[in-house]
Amino acid sequence: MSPDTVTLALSKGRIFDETLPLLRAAGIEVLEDPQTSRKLILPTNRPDVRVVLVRATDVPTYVEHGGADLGVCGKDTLIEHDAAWGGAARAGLYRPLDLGIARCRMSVAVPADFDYARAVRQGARLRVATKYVAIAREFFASKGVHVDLIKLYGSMELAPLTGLADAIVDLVSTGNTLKANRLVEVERIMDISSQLVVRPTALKVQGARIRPIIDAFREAVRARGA
Ligand SMILES: Nc1ncnc2c1ncn2[C@@H]1O[C@H](COP(=O)(O)OP(=O)(O)OP(=O)(O)O)[C@@H](O)[C@H]1O
Ligand SMILES: O=P(O)(O)OC[C@H]1O[C@H](OP(=O)(O)OP(=O)(O)O)[C@H](O)[C@@H]1O
Repeated sequence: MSPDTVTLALSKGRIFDETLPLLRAAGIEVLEDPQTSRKLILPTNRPDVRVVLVRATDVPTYVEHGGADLGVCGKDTLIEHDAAWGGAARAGLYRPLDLGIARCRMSVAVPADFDYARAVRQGARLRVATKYVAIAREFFASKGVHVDLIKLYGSMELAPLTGLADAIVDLVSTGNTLKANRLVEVERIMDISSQLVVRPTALKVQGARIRPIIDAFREAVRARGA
């Protein structure tokens, strides 16, 4: 990465869309639309700032290892990233700001006709399908519920409908996906929103470029909340 360019890692979709207003508040306009362009490096109106498009789960890795200087990713992704590397928050990722975007919650859901409370009361061993194994493991361990975790990479809602699992741990926002698949939310594990992540060494080397962006994001988040 050129020391003269700040690289921001975003994922396509809601994170890109919801970060755009914050970038605008920092005076940064992305000059290409990822919906129509196949480019993975997008220029901005600032010659010293560019955006790279990566998978949501890859944002922490890009920032930590220098493929990008800063990025935006969900708290869910960050917790799972930390867990994959031993548990504690990684020193390679500074997390200066909760952006309050891509808001949702991490929940346990089961088929409408599954008596979850009874299964838990009776000490049954639950089969739980999820992409978020660290969050699920920690949650059920804290409740003393025995689980067999089944790692999936998407379409978690399908697992209980096909007999693969008794329950899922997944993100819920409107609840429409659960409803469409006749699942009900039985536990709310945590609220989720997206965070700004920055590589500490990038902040050291490029502080004069990166700090004003963080400050503008902070001000935009504050103004939106006011
Ligand atoms: N329905 C939702 N409403 C609001 N925010 C959500 C919702 N689903 C996911 N999010 C948040 O947005 C982030 C990005 O979600 P997105 O669907 O773009 O990627 P993903 O499919 O989870 O990741 P990957 O492509 O790497 O598997 C999630 O990590 C989460 O924090
Ligand atoms: O409560 P709702 O508003 O219905 O949102 C919940 C859905 O959103 C997420 O999927 P997403 O839309 O990101 O699709 P994905 O499977 O491609 O990740 C999540 O995995 C749920 O399936």
